[in-house]
Amino acid sequence: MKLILGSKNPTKIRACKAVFPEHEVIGVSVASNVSPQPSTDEETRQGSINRALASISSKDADMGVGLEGGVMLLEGRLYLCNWGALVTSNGDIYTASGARIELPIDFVPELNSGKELGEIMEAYSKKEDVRSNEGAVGIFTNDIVDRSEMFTHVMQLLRGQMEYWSR
Ligand SMILES: O=P(O)(O)OP(=O)(O)OP(=O)(O)OC[C@H]1O[C@@H](n2cnc3c(O)ncnc32)[C@H](O)[C@@H]1O
Ligand SMILES: [Mg+2]
Repeated sequence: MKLILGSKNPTKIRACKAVFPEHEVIGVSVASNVSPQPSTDEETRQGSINRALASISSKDADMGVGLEGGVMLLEGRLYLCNWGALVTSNGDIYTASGARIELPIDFVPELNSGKELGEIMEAYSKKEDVRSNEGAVGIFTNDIVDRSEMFTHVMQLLRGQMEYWSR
């Protein structure tokens, strides 16, 4: 079985391979058709669905997966949010959200000025390419949960739902 993931980000590819070890996993660049930095739960979820649909139609595949990171405000606090979507070749769509953790509120003006979280995280942590490594979740959990592990959980939720509903 062939699974196309709508990203070349290594944290997302690793998560897909960990949860579908028996399948061929191929990462391709697709458009999310939402902003580069989604800023609500709704937009982040939609980005994951758009990526999953674009992935499955980009190649002859059995499954398409989209994983999307975003930010959102809740009660005056800023959170990192994460969503995933899996589509099957018969058109079924499964969705799941991942962990949300709090980000520094000082990030809001920078995000509002159009910066992406990936760029803000590099300046904040003085590390390069945080988005392809531990991620914001890794930095702000003291490396207890990294971005790949967080997306692995989302992938488990997606696979589990697909298996349950196609029994
Ligand atoms: O190549 P893609 O798949 O697009 O991977 P990405 O790292 O850009 O990830 P997303 O598009 O899903 O995330 C949207 C934006 O939020 C940033 N982002 C999301 N989660 C992050 C995290 O845990 N650490 C650092 N940046 C993060 C990311 O770099 C983007 O600027
Ligand atoms: Mg991106």
